[in-house]
Amino acid sequence: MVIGVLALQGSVEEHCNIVLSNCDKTILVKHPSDLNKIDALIIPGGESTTLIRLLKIKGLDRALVEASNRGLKIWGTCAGLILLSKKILCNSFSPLGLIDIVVDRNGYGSQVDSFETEIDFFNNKSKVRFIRAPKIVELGSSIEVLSIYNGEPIAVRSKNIFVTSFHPEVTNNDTFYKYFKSLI
Ligand SMILES: NC(=O)CC[C@H](N)C(=O)O
Repeated sequence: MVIGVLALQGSVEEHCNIVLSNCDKTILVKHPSDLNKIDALIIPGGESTTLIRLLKIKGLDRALVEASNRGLKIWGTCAGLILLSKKILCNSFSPLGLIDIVVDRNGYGSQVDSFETEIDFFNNKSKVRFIRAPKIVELGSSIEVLSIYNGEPIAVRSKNIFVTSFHPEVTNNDTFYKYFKSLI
């Protein structure tokens, strides 16, 4: 299994470490042609306005939409979720629109409001961190909700796209990676 990690900005290394510790191969995805070498892609957290700018410069925005239409499994965490969404409140930029959710970019607060907590995922408790995390404020009818925190959806899926509001990789938690792999 070869898992690509989008490597333009953000918590790239931490995701690669989780892939490697599960005995899978990883490729740093920096160019459209890298998408042909992978079985699935992780888009890490970071800064979504920077990431969308870099995606456009590299032509990766269109390439990602095409790859998703071909069925590539994509997991977006935090800023990755924002990029994959259909719409962002306040329209700071147009995201890729690959999953039918509307997001509030810093809905869980700013950097100083970051927190670590345990959440439920398929009846298991998992420790995760919310860092300037996006809140999912609207869900399309095709969306499957996989985890809820304080009454709000924080992990959802539709077809080949899986998104999580939080960072699982900074607490060295591979529960979500294992779930993602089960989709491939
Ligand atoms: N930890 C994160 O990825 C934060 C994302 C941030 N809210 C943004 O808009 O980019």
